[in-house]
Amino acid sequence: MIYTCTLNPSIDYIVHVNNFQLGDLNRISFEDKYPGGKGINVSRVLKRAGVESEALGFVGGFTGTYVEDFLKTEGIATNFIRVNNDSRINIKLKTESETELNGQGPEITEKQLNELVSQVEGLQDGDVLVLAGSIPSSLPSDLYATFLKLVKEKGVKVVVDMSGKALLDVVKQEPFFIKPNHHELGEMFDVTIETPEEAIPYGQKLLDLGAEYVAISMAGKGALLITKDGVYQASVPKGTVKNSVGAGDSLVAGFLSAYVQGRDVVEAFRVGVASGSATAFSLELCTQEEVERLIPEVEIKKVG
Ligand SMILES: Nc1ncnc2c1ncn2[C@@H]1O[C@H](COP(=O)(O)OP(=O)(O)OP(=O)(O)O)[C@@H](O)[C@H]1O
Ligand SMILES: O=P(O)(O)OC[C@@]1(O)O[C@H](CO)[C@@H](O)[C@@H]1O
Repeated sequence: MIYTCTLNPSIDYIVHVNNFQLGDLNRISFEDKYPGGKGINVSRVLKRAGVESEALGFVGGFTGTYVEDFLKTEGIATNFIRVNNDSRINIKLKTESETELNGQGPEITEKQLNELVSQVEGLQDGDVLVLAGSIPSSLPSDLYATFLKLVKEKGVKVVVDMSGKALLDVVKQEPFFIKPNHHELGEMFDVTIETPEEAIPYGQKLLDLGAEYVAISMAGKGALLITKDGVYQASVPKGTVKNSVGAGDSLVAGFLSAYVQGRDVVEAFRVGVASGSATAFSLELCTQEEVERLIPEVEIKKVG
């Protein structure tokens, strides 16, 4: 079974504003809301690809109930731990550009954390654990590394999508797949990365530190897959970007869906990139139909 873990789920409140004026009253031209949080997005895209998963993490209050109910309506299994305060509402403001305002989220007690630790300890050989999204400030910043240590010897494959230097400690615990974007990769090593050529040596370092597969997404500039057998560069399909929120999560879900269905890693990477682009070209997360349409447009070449 695939388990996605979202420590800080949200309602993503998407608002489109024409001629946004800071400091003025602005009227919203279009609004929508969805359950959010990176692991939750992965579960939703997996479901669309016909792959079951169970969503884990912490939810609280009316916002948490919304998230849980929405996932159930989509037929996604959940096993969330309830916390005392409301799950956060993250604002995704679409003007001429995209601006995100992500909340802090509720505090999580030691008892609630221990419940999640027990769930993680219960994973077994053949399971996949997706750890995606930021770690709330009330939790230890090395929690993902701790989870990896807990399941490493059990044959559980762990996928990690997080930003910040803490990812450096995570890779030492030998995750199966990690997906920093090029900015996040640069932050980890205190460098600026603009091109695939600049990204490759740093992706290689993550592999040397312990990750089995490293995907580096570079938004419209393509993506890289670094493996011990070589480096693969993918082009991205051309299209009009409507919403890039969740594009990275869609790449992770697309890769995973194809991989668990038996495709080799390079083909799974192609599906991942197509899924990321399909989300970027949609108002919401990608549909499977759109992913299928874009798969042939992703060109992959071996560059190292
Ligand atoms: N402008 C674009 N054109 C085509 N595809 C895109 C574009 N932006 C994003 N994508 C697709 O989405 C994937 C992930 O994008 P990106 O590198 O922005 O990830 P991310 O920063 O983790 O995303 P997010 O945090 O917004 O979910 C890319 O590899 C690509 O397939
Ligand atoms: O604050 P975090 O955990 O880093 O990111 C949360 C978030 O921005 O990530 C998802 C898109 O990737 C959204 O659904 C959600 O609002």
